Amino acid sequence: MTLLAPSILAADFSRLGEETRAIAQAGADWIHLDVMDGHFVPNISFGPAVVKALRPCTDKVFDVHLMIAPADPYLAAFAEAGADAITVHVEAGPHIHRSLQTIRSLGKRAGVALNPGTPASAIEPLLDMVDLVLVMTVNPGFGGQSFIGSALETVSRVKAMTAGRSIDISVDGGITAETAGPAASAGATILVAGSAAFKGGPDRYEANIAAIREAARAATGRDGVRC
Ligand SMILES: O=C(CO)[C@@H](O)[C@H](O)COP(=O)(O)O
Ligand SMILES: [Fe+2]
Repeated sequence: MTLLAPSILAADFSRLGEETRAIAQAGADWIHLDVMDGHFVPNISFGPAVVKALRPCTDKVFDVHLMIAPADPYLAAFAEAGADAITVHVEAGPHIHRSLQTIRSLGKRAGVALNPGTPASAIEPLLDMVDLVLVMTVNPGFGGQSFIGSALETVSRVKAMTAGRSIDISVDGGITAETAGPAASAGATILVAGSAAFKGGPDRYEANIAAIREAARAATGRDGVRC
């Protein structure tokens, strides 16, 4: 079962509400929201006010990817804004275990993200604390970058490490109809796609999503619907 989570970082920011609604109606399973602080990553996107403003646009899972350091002072604000899952980077600070505890205490799914240069072993002590592991397949900070194939080795390692546990594995960065298959085969259960989902404008969203979903299904034999 592979879910598709379009990243609204690639949407038209002047019409973010309409875009969120359109991509949800086009078949997105989750909505991925990339939060960047200009400190942990060299780009600034948006904060909890935007998440809150978008919340009424859809009832899809809001998958909030925090590329901020420190994250802890803002976790409650994102939970209150309507996040369903909150992912923090293992590289973002010395107290990742505390961040995950806080996310769970807020009643949200707790995610931990790994940059392409971080080994899978970095999250091994955290497995009891996470519902989601996000493996970056680009260096975080920008949409539209090329997929880093070597990160699939990390996906495979995380898959082995999480066997028998109810933990999703998300891949994020450079996911297209070409890279979705290898990512799903390596063990991804959630495919985050920005540029490839939003390319061509609203008339193309359904076809874009269908193409990525079909590539994952062809590679794994699983459809994109999870009960
Ligand atoms: O977290 C990030 C980037 O830091 C991603 O979620 C990107 O927004 C995905 O965009 P594409 O690589 O699919 O264009
Ligand atoms: Fe992301």
